[in-house]
Amino acid sequence: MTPLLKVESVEKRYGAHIGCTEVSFDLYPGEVMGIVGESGSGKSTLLGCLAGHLAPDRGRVIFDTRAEGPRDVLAMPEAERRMLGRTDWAFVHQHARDGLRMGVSAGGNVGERLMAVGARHYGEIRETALDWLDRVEIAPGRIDDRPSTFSGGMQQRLQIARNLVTGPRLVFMDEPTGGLDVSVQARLLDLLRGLVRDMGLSAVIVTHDLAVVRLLADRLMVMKSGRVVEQGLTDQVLDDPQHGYTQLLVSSVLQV
Ligand SMILES: Nc1ncnc2c1ncn2[C@@H]1O[C@H](COP(=O)(O)OP(=O)(O)OP(=O)(O)O)[C@@H](O)[C@H]1O
Repeated sequence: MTPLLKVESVEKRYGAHIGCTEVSFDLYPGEVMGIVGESGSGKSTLLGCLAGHLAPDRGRVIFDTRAEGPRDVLAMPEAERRMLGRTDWAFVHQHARDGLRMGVSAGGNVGERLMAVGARHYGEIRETALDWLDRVEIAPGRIDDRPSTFSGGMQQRLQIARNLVTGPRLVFMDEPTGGLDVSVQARLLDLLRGLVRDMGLSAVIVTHDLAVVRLLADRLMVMKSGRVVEQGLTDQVLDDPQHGYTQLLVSSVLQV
C-alpha cells in the first residue's frame, strides 16, 4: 500500500537553533499519528513543515494526491499547495478563532469551504451546513449566529465541521483540545474519535496530553529537543516506554 504521507528526514532550523531534525515516518490511509513532547520539543514546528505552513531546511514531504499520485508537497507551486489545503487537507488549530472567520455566521463558516471547492447551489450548501452542525452537536437554530457568540467548545466543534465538510483525506490537528475545560475536552475527544472512525480519516495530531493520543492515535512519536526519541504503536509506547524521556512523560501523567 502507498503511504498517504511520507515524511523523509525533515529538518527546520531557526538560525542556529534546531526546531526539529531527522524526522521520518510513513502515514497510511486511515491511520492516526500522535506527536507528543514537552513544550519546545518541536511538535508545532514539525506540524507546520508537514502542512506546508513552514518551509523545512531539509527533507521531503510526499503526499499521495488523488489526481497524480505521490507528489513532493514542498516542491509544489504555492497555488497547488493551497488547493490541497482546501480539498484533501484540513488543519484544526488549537484556538478556534485561528481556524474560523469570526465575523461570518456558523453556516457561512461551513458553507464557504464548500463554495471554495465549487459548490454553488445555496439550498444544498445550507442543507450540508445544517447536517454538519448536527454532526458536531450544534443546534440548527444557531446556524445564522456568529461564532463569537459560541462557547469555546462550540467554537472548536464548528472549526471541526468547517474542516471536515469537504471530506479531506488528511487532517492536521494542533492541540485540538488545548485550552478547554476538562469536561468539554472529554466530549470533544469523543466526538473527534467518532468522526475519525466514521470517515476513515488519516490524521497527524500534536498534543502534550497523553490522554488525547491514547484515545485517538494508532501510532505515537515522542519528541524531545527537536528529535524523535521513540515511536511505535500508541499502547505499546505508553504501556512499555523504552526511552527514559518517554518514561518520564508517562510517569508524570500518572502522578497527576
Ligand atoms: N519562530 C521561531 N523563531 C525561533 N525559534 C523558534 C520559533 N518557533 C519555535 N522556535 C523554537 O524551536 C523549538 C521548537 O518549538 P515548537 O514551538 O515547535 O515546540 P512545541 O513542542 O510545539 O512547543 P509548544 O507545545 O510550547 O507549542 C523551541 O526551542 C522554540 O523555542
